[in-house]
Amino acid sequence: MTIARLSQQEKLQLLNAAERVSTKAYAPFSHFQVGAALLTEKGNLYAGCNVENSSYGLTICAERSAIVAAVAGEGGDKLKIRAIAVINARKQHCVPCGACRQFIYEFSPDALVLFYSRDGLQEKTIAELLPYGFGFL
Ligand SMILES: O=c1ccn([C@H]2C[C@H](O)[C@@H](CO)O2)c(=O)[nH]1
Ligand SMILES: [Zn+2]
Repeated sequence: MTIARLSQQEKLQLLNAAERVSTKAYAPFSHFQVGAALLTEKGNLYAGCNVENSSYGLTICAERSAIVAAVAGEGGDKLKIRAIAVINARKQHCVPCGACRQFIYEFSPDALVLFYSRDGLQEKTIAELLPYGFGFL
């Protein structure tokens, strides 16, 4: 199913929520604080930030934090992500990593992803960011 386009107001709401939550990130190692906020088909907003660890590889990105919160809120089987915004606290270039792209793809192959690249605000579908994403479903 094709997901309806987001209104300008919904985009701003997501970007603002992502920016707010980025200030809560636990990033003492990289000092790169990231926030993500997503909107579900049910109309709920969930947010998450990156959480680093002394054992560096355990770090979880903001995008996956937000998705984990959404699964806890709505149940994984029913979760559909309309859009997810990702932002660094200083609005620096910040593009979802491969792991997060696959994580988003799991819950909505046509989700819209908003993020700031070096060229400014970008809007791409997850299918554009992750062609041939893996899935059983
Ligand atoms: O899209 C991104 C890119 C990076 N990070 C985090 C992971 C790590 O804590 C820090 C530096 O890579 O930023 C995210 O949360 N999301
Ligand atoms: Zn990531």
